[in-house]
Amino acid sequence: MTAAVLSVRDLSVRFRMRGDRHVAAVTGASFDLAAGECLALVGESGCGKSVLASALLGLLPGNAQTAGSATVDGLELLGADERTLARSVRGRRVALVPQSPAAHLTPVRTVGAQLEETLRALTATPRRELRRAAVAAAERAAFPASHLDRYPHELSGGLAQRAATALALIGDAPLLLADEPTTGLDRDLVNRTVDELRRHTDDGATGRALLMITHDLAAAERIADRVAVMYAGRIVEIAEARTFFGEPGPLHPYARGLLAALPERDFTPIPGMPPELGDLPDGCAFAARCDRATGLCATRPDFASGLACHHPAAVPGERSAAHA
Ligand SMILES: Nc1ncnc2c1ncn2[C@@H]1O[C@H](COP(=O)(O)OP(=O)(O)OP(=O)(O)O)[C@@H](O)[C@H]1O
Repeated sequence: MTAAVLSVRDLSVRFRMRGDRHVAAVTGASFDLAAGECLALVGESGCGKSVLASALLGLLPGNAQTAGSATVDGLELLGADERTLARSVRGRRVALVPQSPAAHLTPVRTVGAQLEETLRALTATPRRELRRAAVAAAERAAFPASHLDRYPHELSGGLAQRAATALALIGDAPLLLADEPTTGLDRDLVNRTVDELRRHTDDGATGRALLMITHDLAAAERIADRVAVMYAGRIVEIAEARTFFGEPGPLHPYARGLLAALPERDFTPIPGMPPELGDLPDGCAFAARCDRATGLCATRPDFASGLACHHPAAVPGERSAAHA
């Protein structure tokens, strides 16, 4: 078994609000991610995906309180001071492929200048070698050297994405964190972008770990090894992508609902809305929307063997085995 690059244990993030209230944005998240592996973290808008990513980068706002543990390459991220985060984490252990590359790139500097600046900050490249290294860094993300002297506003969406990816790869961080890397892209560009992320995951002797946060299940299906489904701040299921998207499919009713809502599947939306994260029920947070809910769901299901549900969907093979 490959050692985990990212190890998250019982991670919780709460935001303190006025009037002694709080928002439980992430609760009890636990998972590991190995080198060469891609985990897609999926779930509806507002379920806590980006807050989890911000916790890993030490970018939470001042009203956030964290608990649990998140280590990358052996370094504890939660509670790390700003100096450690700047010197040892961002770009070096955890590299961010941003949601909106055009906004992430500095508008008044050329791509080449930004690559050189990042090379200076993260590597020991001598000054006279910077241009050559910038060309090589661009090449890794298939960004054309002929465009290095362009400003971000002169780039197409796809090239801006490649420029941001090239910047993210410079520090050779063992963990690539892609937060909604395909938002606003057409399907062709989505496929190219995620294929490139997958390629970077597989690169090198051991590869990198890739955590891709996305609401795009087709993108997750295309490149993920495993899928983690988040609902109302909790991970409710983690499964192999092959069985999640194929047979027998997900076991959690929410995860099944997410897939059934896809236009290319049943196109049937999950009824109702997720609960407010400031006012979560004591039991299963999905019970109010779940057609399998029973009295048991008034108590919260433990997360065990990759699933938190009192009445998971029956797996056909298991059902026939039970009846055999
Ligand atoms: N600084 C904050 N103070 C209070 N609540 C916050 C703060 N930042 C985020 N939240 C809340 O945390 C919850 C989780 O937000 P998050 O952005 O992680 O969702 P998400 O799953 O990434 O959604 P999306 O896909 O829309 O980005 C939301 O209810 C959000 O309103």
